[in-house]
Amino acid sequence: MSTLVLLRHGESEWNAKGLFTGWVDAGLSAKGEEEARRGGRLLVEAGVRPDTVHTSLLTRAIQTANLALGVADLLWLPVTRSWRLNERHYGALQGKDKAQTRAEFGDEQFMLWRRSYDVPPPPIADDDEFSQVGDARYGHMPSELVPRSECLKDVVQRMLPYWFDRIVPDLAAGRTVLVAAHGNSLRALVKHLDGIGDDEIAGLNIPTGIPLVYELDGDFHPVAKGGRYLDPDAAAAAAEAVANQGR
Ligand SMILES: O=C(O)[C@@H](CO)OP(=O)(O)O
Repeated sequence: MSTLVLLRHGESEWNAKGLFTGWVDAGLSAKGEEEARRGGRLLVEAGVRPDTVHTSLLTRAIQTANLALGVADLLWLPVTRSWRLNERHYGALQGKDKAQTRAEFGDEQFMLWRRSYDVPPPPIADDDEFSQVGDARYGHMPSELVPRSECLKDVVQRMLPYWFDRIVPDLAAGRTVLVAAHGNSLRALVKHLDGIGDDEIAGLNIPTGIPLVYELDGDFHPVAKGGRYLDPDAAAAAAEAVANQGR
């Protein structure tokens, strides 16, 4: 048995403004910072103590991990970061207002871009102000590996190697692992863990700042499907709010 804790970053400045964010490096809002601290308190209260941490390369996930770990007096834990845990790249939608996009393109197209498994938004131009081409944090990657747009299927494909090669070995060594990441990279991981179908995953939304704890068996499969949120009522309400963004 091993324990995995998934933590979506707290509310970002761009979540608060209702903008498609993806790989744009929006920081946490004041509310998001408080959500992250509360996430840390929930871990302490539940007696869940991570031994090691994995985050994306995006500031909002890193800030969230640091704030939660600070509350738990665990800022000293080893941390590994990877672009493979980044949010889904939202292509040409990055920087666009969700409600305006829905009004302009209609509900069906909006939901296809937002929640379909295999339809990516149009690609972002390399010279777009919200493109990540040339961003120093991806300087170690060949430019062609930096996405210009991703659907959830693309995220599953680029996230799973990190799961198997970097996270599973920590779990196999008996460590409790905290993964601080994003709505869609965590949806990709939960899809894998819970064996959720390509259509069914559209209905799964992950709330900001509430730890989701999975106990895993010897094959790194969940003992209980869906894991357990440390504040289930708040998680259900917040997931509903995520589902309704842009409305
Ligand atoms: O904008 C984004 O990058 C994501 C997460 O905030 O949004 P959505 O929930 O619409 O996929």
